[in-house]
Amino acid sequence: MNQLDKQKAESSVSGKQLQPKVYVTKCETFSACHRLHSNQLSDESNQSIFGKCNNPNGHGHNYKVEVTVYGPVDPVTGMVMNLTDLKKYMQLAIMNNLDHKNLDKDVPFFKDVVSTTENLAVYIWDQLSLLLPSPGLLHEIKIHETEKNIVVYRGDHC
Ligand SMILES: Nc1nc2c(c(=O)[nH]1)N=C([C@H](O)[C@H](O)COP(=O)(O)OP(=O)(O)OP(=O)(O)O)CN2
Ligand SMILES: [Zn+2]
Repeated sequence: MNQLDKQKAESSVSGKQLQPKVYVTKCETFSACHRLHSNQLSDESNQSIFGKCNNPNGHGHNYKVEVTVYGPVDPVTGMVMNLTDLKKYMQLAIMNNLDHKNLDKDVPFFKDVVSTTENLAVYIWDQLSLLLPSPGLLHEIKIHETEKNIVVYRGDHC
């Protein structure tokens, strides 16, 4: 008996219906400018670590964000989550807060936090977690800072 048959046998005994779990992703793009600079470092160290990205004039990106939720497919709606609802949450958590913003000056989270793409992914995760209807739904934030620079956050801590 394979794993699926075993699960089916167990569920028929317990009377519980097996529900498939699926990953659902929605993408959005936003434009923002920033400067890589740490308040905890000297100007010399900032320059040495961040190089051209520490230029006081800053620089911009067209960020692409992929938000993935994961959960059981509701047998009635056929959805893990309505993508129209996810769009609304992404508008509130991402677009309203970040699009056409200076990350370092306009977003309080980055006052003392370096506006790397890693920290941006953490910020988006935290903001979306506050809005989503169920805490375990959010699976992954993937940000394409450029075509070559991509960051993934799944809510892990150490
Ligand atoms: N770990 C991280 N490193 C860097 C980040 C970051 O968010 N996390 N960000 C930057 C800069 O913001 C910059 O925008 C990207 O730098 P870089 O990759 O050097 O940019 P280029 O477009 O010039 O790179 P190419 O891949 O050579 O085109 C830096 N580091
Ligand atoms: Zn940058």
